[in-house]
Amino acid sequence: MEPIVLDCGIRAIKEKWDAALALTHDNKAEVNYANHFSLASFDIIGALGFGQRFHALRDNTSKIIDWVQSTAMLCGLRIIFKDVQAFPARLFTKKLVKDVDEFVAFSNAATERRKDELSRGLIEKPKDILQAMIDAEDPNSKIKMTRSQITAENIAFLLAGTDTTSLTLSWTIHYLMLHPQIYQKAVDEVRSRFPRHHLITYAEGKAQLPYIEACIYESLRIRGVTGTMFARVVPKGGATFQGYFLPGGTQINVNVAGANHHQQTWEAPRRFMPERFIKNEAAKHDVLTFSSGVRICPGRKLAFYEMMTILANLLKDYDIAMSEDSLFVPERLDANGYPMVMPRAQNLTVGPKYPDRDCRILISAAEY
Ligand code: HEM
Repeated sequence: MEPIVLDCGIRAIKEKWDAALALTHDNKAEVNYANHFSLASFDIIGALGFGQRFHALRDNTSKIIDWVQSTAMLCGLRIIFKDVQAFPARLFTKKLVKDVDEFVAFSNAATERRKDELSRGLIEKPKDILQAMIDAEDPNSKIKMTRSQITAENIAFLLAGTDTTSLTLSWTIHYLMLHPQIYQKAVDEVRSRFPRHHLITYAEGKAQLPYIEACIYESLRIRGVTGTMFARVVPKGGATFQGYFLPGGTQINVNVAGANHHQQTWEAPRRFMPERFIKNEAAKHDVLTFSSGVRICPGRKLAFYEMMTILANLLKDYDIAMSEDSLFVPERLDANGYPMVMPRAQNLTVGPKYPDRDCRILISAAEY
């Protein structure tokens, strides 16, 4: 799957940034990284799940983004209204329902087309999520996934795997800009290990860039993008948890941000300090942002493929600085004495509240 991740991710972002630089005379251009990471994440998951390119980053928009947004809104409205197609709910949901119907039809058609092309020998078997689901088989019953199940999973991947990954990358860039020494250390690491025109793959990054990986872990910890509590139900018979007995059926909620900032686990939890993850595998397991146990995020490895290849290559190939009018700079400190962080919007995921204002950076092609 990595070729698709590289093509729709780092290669496409570099194309966009190089095009922005080509329009300037002083090797300096302003870009909005949050916007670009978001569009690229839709292109990646869309390509892996449907076997087609959506070019959201190239075109600054795509039908697939509207579909995903409508689906998320409709899911939310279903909590309020029992029947979203009955009056009065349908006044709000008509367009959303239409979008979701289109989305489902599109996904069903993508599965049918893939099966047809394979059966007629028109294509080699692709290595992507769509193919993995078509081939998947229950080991006991040998039952395969139905077309509707594949569509449902594909929609779940787009809902769960786009914002989460792109927002983590955005927070990482923001924290690096607020901590120039950490930014410089990450840049020095990648530039000392890879030449200018080399495209770093995930395996190369994982093996040779421990500091950049640590920056991603620290970003996942300090500003975990999973905004909700993880809801769980205590099994029948109850359970004793840290000395407290909880009866079966009790709903409990795991506070992710609380765990990621717990003072007994983390030294100076409010401080952005990637060093805490260097030569410390145990600390990586203490970050709860991907959850834990049987419901742990199944897309976490894919997310790291995206985040590592995008971050490592961008830090290698571009010098990055905050926009000159940025409100959040290393010298502006919060009450704890740490650089003040841009405000966040707390929805299903946690992202910048004002990305158009706060996620602009100046880039220039690196020379080294
Ligand atoms: C930085 C990126 C990501 C973060 C922080 C993240 C976080 C999470 C978390 C916390 C959960 C579990 C929620 C719970 O325990 O109730 C979850 C579930 C899930 N994630 Fe991710 N995720 C990320 C990327 C991805 C990607 C790239 C994909 C796939 C394309 C993906 C697909 C899923 C799916 C399908 C589930 C539901 C699994 C289930 O029903 O048990 N995620 N994710």
